[in-house]
Amino acid sequence: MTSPARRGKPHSSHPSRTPTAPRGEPMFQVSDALLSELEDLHPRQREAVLHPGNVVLRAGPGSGKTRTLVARTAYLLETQISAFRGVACVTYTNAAADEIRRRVTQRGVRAEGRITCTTVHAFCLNEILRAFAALTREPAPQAGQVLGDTATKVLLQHCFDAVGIAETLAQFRTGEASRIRRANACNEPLDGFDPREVAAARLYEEQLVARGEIDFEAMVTRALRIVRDNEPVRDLLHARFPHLIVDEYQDLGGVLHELVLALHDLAGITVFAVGDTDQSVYGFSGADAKYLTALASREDFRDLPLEVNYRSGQNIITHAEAALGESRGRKARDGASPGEVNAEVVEGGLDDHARVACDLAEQAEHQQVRPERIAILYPQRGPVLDTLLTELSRRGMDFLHERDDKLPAGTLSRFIQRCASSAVTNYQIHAASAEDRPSMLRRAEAPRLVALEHALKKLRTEAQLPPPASRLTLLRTLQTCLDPHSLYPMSAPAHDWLQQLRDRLTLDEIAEQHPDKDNSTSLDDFAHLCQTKGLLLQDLAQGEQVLGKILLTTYHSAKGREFDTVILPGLLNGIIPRRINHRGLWRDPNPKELAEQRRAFYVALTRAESALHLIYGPGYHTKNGYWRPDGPSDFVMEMASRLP
Ligand SMILES: Nc1ncnc2c1ncn2[C@@H]1O[C@H](COP(=O)(O)OP(=O)(O)OP(=O)(O)O)[C@@H](O)[C@H]1O
Repeated sequence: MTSPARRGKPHSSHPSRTPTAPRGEPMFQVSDALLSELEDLHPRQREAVLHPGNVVLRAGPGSGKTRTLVARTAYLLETQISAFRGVACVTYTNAAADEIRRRVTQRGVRAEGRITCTTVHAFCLNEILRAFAALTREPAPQAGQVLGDTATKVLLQHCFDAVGIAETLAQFRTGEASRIRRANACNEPLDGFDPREVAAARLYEEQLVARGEIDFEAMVTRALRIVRDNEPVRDLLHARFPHLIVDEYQDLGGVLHELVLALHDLAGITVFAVGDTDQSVYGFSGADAKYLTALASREDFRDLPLEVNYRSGQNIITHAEAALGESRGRKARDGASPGEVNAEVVEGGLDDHARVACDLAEQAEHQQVRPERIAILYPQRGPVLDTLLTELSRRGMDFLHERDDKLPAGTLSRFIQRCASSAVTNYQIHAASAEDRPSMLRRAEAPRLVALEHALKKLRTEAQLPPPASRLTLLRTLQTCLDPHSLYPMSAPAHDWLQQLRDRLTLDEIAEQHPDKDNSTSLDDFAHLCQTKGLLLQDLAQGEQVLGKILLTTYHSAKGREFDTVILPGLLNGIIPRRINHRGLWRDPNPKELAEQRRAFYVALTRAESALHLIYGPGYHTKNGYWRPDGPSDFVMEMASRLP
């Protein structure tokens, strides 16, 4: 372990916290950018960044976990590990992985090829299975063997049919099948599951092996087996990634937790885990915050809580904790304005909710809040979203609706979305007035050209395509496609733009040869979707910030993000908490599901910096026109009753 030496401006705030370099070891230099970032951090955050061993950073919303994680990654790359080794940083979503990679490179760190910032599944597939399966007894995934969503459901249905429960529909049971397979991989008891579904899940695993295929669950279980059973693989992993960073640890399921433990306990990799048990909202897919607590309670991990909320005003924090039903006693930063929380009671149905939500968004814009800093959040698709879409369009408001999972999955699809974001932003900056341009350039968060070039190179390598003629070929072609002078403003039809991208970057070649099935079908799926749904270029820029647009998205997708103003319409019983569809029948949520929905509501509340608007009333009309007079959400009423 080496210590940072100072370059540039003098620095006095934390030398005593800096580990001293053992005699004879080289001293790495800390850049000015990193030094000033370290100075800006709270002492507890700095301690987490500089701690030489394992760290668990458990902290509430807005407490600077992501900022600390980014600083830690930059610090490790700059000062602690040689240029030939790297840091693996795993997150739960592609958007989060992109965001961390972007922020690390923004710090001026030369991270190219040294930071592997991906989702947990991509890490298992690319860094463990593809890299090492050939050295072990596990089958190495080949081209076209990674099952997409549809293929997974078809195979599961086949297994249901084979074990005699043909009436069970796979499309409603993939979550349960995953839970069974995870419990099985962790040697947990299976008594709580339907034995016929357990048999089907076992058959499913056998079928995957027999067909030489792999799906998302199997990526993790097979990666875990490889790490546990193969010492040379562990040595190689440690040589490449002496440090592993895991974001949103509360969203990990048991198998992933076991994998982290194996990488630490058996391979000797140092772990930095970040999370918040109160923001655990993926229990339905097997995630459990208990794994974060378990990691924090280990003696070889430093458990560092962060107390200050840098995002929200105190008023918003107090309301959010009242909604959660747990007093965490978190405090806003000194000098932060308290923030406003407004209850908007409407008498009519969801049309009125949508009207009020749009009025509030327009008011915020009049008060000089930038549109991209305003979010209208809804719990899930359904009547709330439908009425919002109608009202926003009727008024001709500029908004970006993140269409959840409608765009195809896979890394190629993700790459296209990032290119779309870059094209949209470039166009906006180009089209802005000379006065607005500098501020837009500062605010723009779209991926940079070189990051896109890196992603494209990676896709080509994975597809085993020859390298381009010259180093600059890809860059130049990308530049032409995303040129700010192009005729493709964000309201242009996505289909034409996609066709241009496909041709110029020869994406079809990648799609054909790429080992992931999702990638091999994503281009055609994409083109089909663009045409049938009449998507615009801006619709492809999902998960990315689009300047000048109010964001319309779900509570789940808003996780990890922050906005000046957050508007929550549809806070009505039946919508939030919502009833659950179980095997085609509707029922009330059980206590566990209710708690998870409450946490999702808490996540939504905690996205706001300055203003939070809660819209509720006596009831709403269902799709069939039936009036449900179920009253305001119990979550809102409970919150109100707990407030002083
Ligand atoms: N030491 C600090 N001083 C001032 N601002 C900070 C500090 N640390 C973080 N922030 C700011 O606080 C905001 C929230 O930080 P960040 O996104 O890292 O929090 P988080 O803990 O990851 O939040 P969440 O769990 O809600 O996603 C950001 O705008 C960040 O820049």
